[in-house]
Amino acid sequence: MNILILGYGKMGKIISELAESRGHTIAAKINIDNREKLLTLDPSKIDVAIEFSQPEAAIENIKWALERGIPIVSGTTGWISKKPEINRLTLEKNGAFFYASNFSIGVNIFFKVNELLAKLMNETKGYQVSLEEIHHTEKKDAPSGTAITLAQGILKNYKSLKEWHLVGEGEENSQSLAITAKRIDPAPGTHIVKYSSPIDDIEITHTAHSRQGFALGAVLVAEWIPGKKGVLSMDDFLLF
Ligand SMILES: NC(=O)C1=CN([C@@H]2O[C@H](COP(=O)(O)OP(=O)(O)OC[C@H]3O[C@@H](n4cnc5c(N)ncnc54)[C@H](O)[C@@H]3O)[C@@H](O)[C@H]2O)C=CC1
Ligand SMILES: O=C(O)C1=N[C@H](C(=O)O)C[C@H](O)C1
Repeated sequence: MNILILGYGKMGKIISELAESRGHTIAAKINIDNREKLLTLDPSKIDVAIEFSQPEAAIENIKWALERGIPIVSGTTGWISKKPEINRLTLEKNGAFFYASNFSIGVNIFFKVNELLAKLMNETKGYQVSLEEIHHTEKKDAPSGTAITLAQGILKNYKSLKEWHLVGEGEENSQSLAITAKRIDPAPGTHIVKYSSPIDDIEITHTAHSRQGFALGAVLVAEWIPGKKGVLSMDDFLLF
């Protein structure tokens, strides 16, 4: 496949190397300072675009691909309140748009375990639930996209909680799930869900040891997406 890389930073570099090692070609590696290169590309020769840029750049990149009929796989976090606009454009253009807050297969298993644990804990009294995420200091958004997905999984199943807040920013109350965001180098991404009581604690943790798992998930989705249409997610890809 011929793959366009939109955002050639820490993730874009690992994804490009991995894609080439799997026999793909890279049409171009686009960054904030060489966007004019996009004008030189023939969209009909690009099979898929993979987008890992920055919160303020994601929408522009995704629209660029959708308007040219190129399937787009995006992992950029921190822009998701604007996703309905992209969903609408995808349907209007009869395109393919895939978003995941985390492409690691391990994290997607962790998401399912988190939902199951929240269902079980919902039947039990006396526990206080909290969420913590730890990432490197270059990360722009907080809480992480993965922490937001975990929070949504908890809120769906743990009925005494109605919303989430970032510790230090949002208002604390007994119906709001507290998310703590820590920035410590070189952490590629750690997420901890904790149910605490005076008697005991139950804690589940996912620790990424590198960015390799995120990159592999994104390349596997890029290999899967040609021919697909609509607004797609890991639930369409993984089928578990
Ligand atoms: N969904 C997932 O599995 C994962 C998501 N991420 C997310 O991916 C994004 C990128 O992460 P990193 O690679 O670590 O960041 P990074 O800061 O190393 O790289 C971002 C790159 O985007 C480029 N960029 C900025 N504006 C652009 C524009 N208008 N057009 C094209 N490129 C532009 C920058 O020049 C930079 O090279 C972040 O939002 C991060 O949270 C990161 C890891 C995994
Ligand atoms: O910025 C990162 O590095 C990561 N971002 C994603 C997120 O916000 O959840 C995924 C992963 O945790 C790494």
